[in-house]
This record gives sequence, C-alpha cells and structure tokens, in this order.
Amino acid sequence: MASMSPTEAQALVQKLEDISNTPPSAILENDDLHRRFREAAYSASVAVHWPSDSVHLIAYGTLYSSMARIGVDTKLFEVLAASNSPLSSEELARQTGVDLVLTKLLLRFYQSFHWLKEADKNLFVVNNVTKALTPPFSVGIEFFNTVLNPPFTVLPEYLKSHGYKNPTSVIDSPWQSGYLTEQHPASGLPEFVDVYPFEQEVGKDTTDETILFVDIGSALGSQCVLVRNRFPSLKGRIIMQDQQHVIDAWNAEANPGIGTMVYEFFTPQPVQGARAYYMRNIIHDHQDQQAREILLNTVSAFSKDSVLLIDDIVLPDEGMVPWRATLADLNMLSTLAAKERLEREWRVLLDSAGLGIIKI
Ligand SMILES: C[S@@+](CC[C@H](N)C(=O)[O-])C[C@H]1O[C@@H](n2cnc3c(N)ncnc32)[C@H](O)[C@@H]1O
Repeated sequence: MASMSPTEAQALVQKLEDISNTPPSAILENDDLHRRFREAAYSASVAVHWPSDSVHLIAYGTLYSSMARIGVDTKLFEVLAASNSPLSSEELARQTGVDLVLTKLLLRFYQSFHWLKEADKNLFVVNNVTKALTPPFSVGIEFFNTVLNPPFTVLPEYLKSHGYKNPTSVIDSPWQSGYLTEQHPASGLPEFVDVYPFEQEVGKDTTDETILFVDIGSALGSQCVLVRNRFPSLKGRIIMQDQQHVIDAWNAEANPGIGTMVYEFFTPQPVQGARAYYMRNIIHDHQDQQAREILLNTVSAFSKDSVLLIDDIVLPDEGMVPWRATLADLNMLSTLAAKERLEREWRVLLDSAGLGIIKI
C-alpha cells in the first residue's frame, strides 16, 4: 500500500473525481496516453474492489448484455443520443413507449453503471457509453444477447461433462448443449447488529421468558445464530420461523438456544408481544399487496414494546443509486417480478400497514 498523508489522499480522490467527470483532452487526444490512462483507471478501480464487488460484477455478467439489449430494442439510447437537450424519464417513456415505472428502473440501472448521465434532477444526457450503444455498434448487442449468451452460459457444464477436453467437434460443442443455470451471490452487506443498537433498543430488562427476537422467513437461521452469538448473556427467547421443509432442515442439536416454528407469513403471527420481529430479504420478494398482508399479520401480534426490524434495501428517492442496488432490483424483477423500494415507496407501504418509521 502506498504511503500518503490524509490531505494528499483527499486531494488525489478529488482529482480522480474531477477527471472522471471531464477527462482532459490532453489525454483523450493522445493515443498512447489515452490507452495508458484507460488501463490505469480501470485497474485502479479493480484494485480497490471489495471481494463481494468482484463477485457481483462477474456473476451478473449476462445481465449487462440483457440490459443493454433492452435499451437497444426500445431505442432508449438512440432517442437520447438524437436529442439536442436533456430528456426526462417521462419524455423517454413517451418516445420509447416503455411504461414509466420500468423506464425509471432502466434509467437507474444505466446510470449506476455510467451508461448515461443524469445532468440534473430527472434530466438525462448521453455519455460515451450511450453513444456506443446506438447504431452501428449496437447491432452486436442483440447478437451477443440472443445468439452467444446461451452457449456462454452452458460452457462450464459442457466442459465439465466433457472432462475439460478442448471442444473440436462442431456437432458436439457448447452450442448444442441446452443446460441453463442461474446464481445469486451472497450480498456481502453489513449485518443488522452492526448498524442497529439491538441490545440497547430491545434488550432492556429481559428475562428468560421474554420473546426477544422472532426471525420471520428465517431460512436456516443465520440471523438467529448471529443474535445469540453476538449477545450471549442477553436473556430472552430467539425463534426462527419458516415453512415446514425449511424448518425440517434445521439442526437443532448443533444450535442450542434457538427455537423453531413452522409459520406461513400470510397468516396472523402466532407469537404475541415479541420485543423484535425481524425480516430480512422478505418484503422485497413481494409486490405491495402481499407485502402489506405480511406486515399486517405481523403487526397483529405487537405489544406496546414491539418493533419490526426490516433488513432490506432502501433505494434513495433522488440521485445516483449504487450499482449493487440496481442489480438487486433487476434480480428481483427477473426472478420474482418483485422489486427493491425507494424510500418513499417504503413510507407508503409501511404507512398502509399502520406502521411508522423510527429510523432508516
Ligand atoms: C429470500 S429468503 C430470505 C431468507 C432469510 N431471511 C435471509 O435473509 O437469509 C425468503 C425466505 O422466506 C421463506 N418463505 C417464503 N414464503 C413463505 C411463506 N409464505 N411463509 C413463511 N416463510 C416463507 C422462504 O422459505 C425463505 O427462507
């Protein structure tokens, strides 16, 4: 790691931000410098990726091709490139015929990956990437997406099943293989106990009988184990709830101190008056009506000391959305026709279930 004073580090980061907004023409107009700078900037970015950044960027590879194709098919990039002035999401929706909600979602994604720019609030302009995604270059996008991605995707299985021999037969190549696979990398986000003062907020004056923590849709109880391990001397019961087949897979002997319960979250919550009800990655799996039903079922069990802890993504209402969040949004859309929510969408949803927000 290079040594540098905090002031020098600040200045360097500021300089990089300036350069990325407006690359100097002295670099762009000199072929050699342009190449070197492009490589250095890319490798500087990769050099500071967190491990989970690398996993996400690589694992979501096929999504970029699909998102580019949607922008090409709908002519969103072309419309923007043809305009002499910045265009709003409404204007882009009108000119492309894409529904406004979907247009906004696409724009969030494209912006998070710097495929276009938001010059001012809800006003979009092209950049070098947008231009690259218009004709004639854009012809390649459809070809890759429709013709090449399927064999790319089956390549690992194909090679495994062929003993990692180099394919030489045109009638037995990955092309002929029809196996499709999908993976969702773990999120790598902070744990809720690192950002929420759990012990102070819900752990006061508890006894062995207090129901401390109910994890709704817990999967295999990672968050219950986390609470137990993080607060070993905190009194109170910890309960994980999920569907029968999930609870059946739980190893109770290996995890003492954690209760299990089969619970279907479209029915009223049977555990009354817990200090904390917790849901991670549950609400984002559902459209508003189902989400509201799950919330109302939980609220029905509240006592005056109960809180609901929702561990999910909150997209900012304005400004740049981090690319990790737009990937998650698209993931939800592709796999479950669900969504990540803007802060104002969370407020409306929670309000509709009679809940107020204490803190985000
Ligand atoms: C996306 S996973 C989240 C798991 C866990 N909370 C986490 O963050 O790792 C959704 C979980 O909800 C459970 N689930 C789905 N539908 C359910 C239902 N109707 N009632 C109860 N649990 C359900 C699934 O079995 C799964 O474990």
